[in-house]
Amino acid sequence: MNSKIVLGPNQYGKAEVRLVKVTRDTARHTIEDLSVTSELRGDFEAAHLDGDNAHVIATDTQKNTIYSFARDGVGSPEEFLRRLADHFTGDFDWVRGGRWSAESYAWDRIDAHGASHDHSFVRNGRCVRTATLTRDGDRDWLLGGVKGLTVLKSTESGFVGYPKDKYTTLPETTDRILATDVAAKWRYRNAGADVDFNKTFDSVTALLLEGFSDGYSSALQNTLYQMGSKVLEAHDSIDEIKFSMPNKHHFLVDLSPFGQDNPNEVFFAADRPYGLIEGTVQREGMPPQPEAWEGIAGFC
Ligand SMILES: O=c1[nH]c(=O)c2[nH]c(=O)[nH]c2[nH]1
Repeated sequence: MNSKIVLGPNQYGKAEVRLVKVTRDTARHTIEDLSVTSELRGDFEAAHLDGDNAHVIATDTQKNTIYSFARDGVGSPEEFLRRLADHFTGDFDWVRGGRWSAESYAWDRIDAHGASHDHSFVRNGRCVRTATLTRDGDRDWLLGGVKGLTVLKSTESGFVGYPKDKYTTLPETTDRILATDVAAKWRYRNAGADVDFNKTFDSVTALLLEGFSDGYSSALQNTLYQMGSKVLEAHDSIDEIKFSMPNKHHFLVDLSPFGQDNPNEVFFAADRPYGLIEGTVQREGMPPQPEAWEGIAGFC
């Protein structure tokens, strides 16, 4: 074949910049703990084709920018990412966009001697908060998210009515354990909106937990939809929410060899294989925004 070879889509930056910001204006300190990734898109053809780095803002510089911006505070991951995007696309005219993302890790104050401590914290490992801002020219897409939110309900879950063929061995059940690690990302309708992102994150995770717990689950798919609906009903600023959730199977152990019954009390928690349930809950009629999700692994 004698076709011409050209450069395709590309982006580059610094990944997983670990950043801890202590705010110590008073004796009662606060901490913000993040892992930030900056990836630039734009005119980087000369770097790839000719070895000319005149447009290449060093990944080391991107890392330094993240730390320098943190000196003025983080605020919320979403707002921090917007500041970074504005800087890189504003100061360098060949940077036409990019993707800036963050994970953040919560710390709770330690309760010591009946009072919450001013400057001692315990990591809250309940989940990891995520945020992603994608920019292309004058268009922005903003995602909030959560991952690793591990939940389990010990009853009020079943799975019946599925097709049976010669390969089907799974018995129907109306009482099983339902367990998953919730990973969800939600898209704000207006990426530039003046939303209280920290408050929204707390509210969305609370609604996800409520949606998981409420009522009887006839499948994880059914629970996914219930969780997503709750979020969209409560938050007009959010247009869609995507989930990726493993069905963490718990198998009843056969205790009959030991002369014992097992009325749904003793389980083997299998780690693999696992069902993998992914889905989107969205507002009807809203235009799809594929750019928001491009290159985001694990969500359909
Ligand atoms: O909630 C479930 N959804 C499924 O699609 C499925 N498939 C399966 O074997 N068990 C389950 N459970």
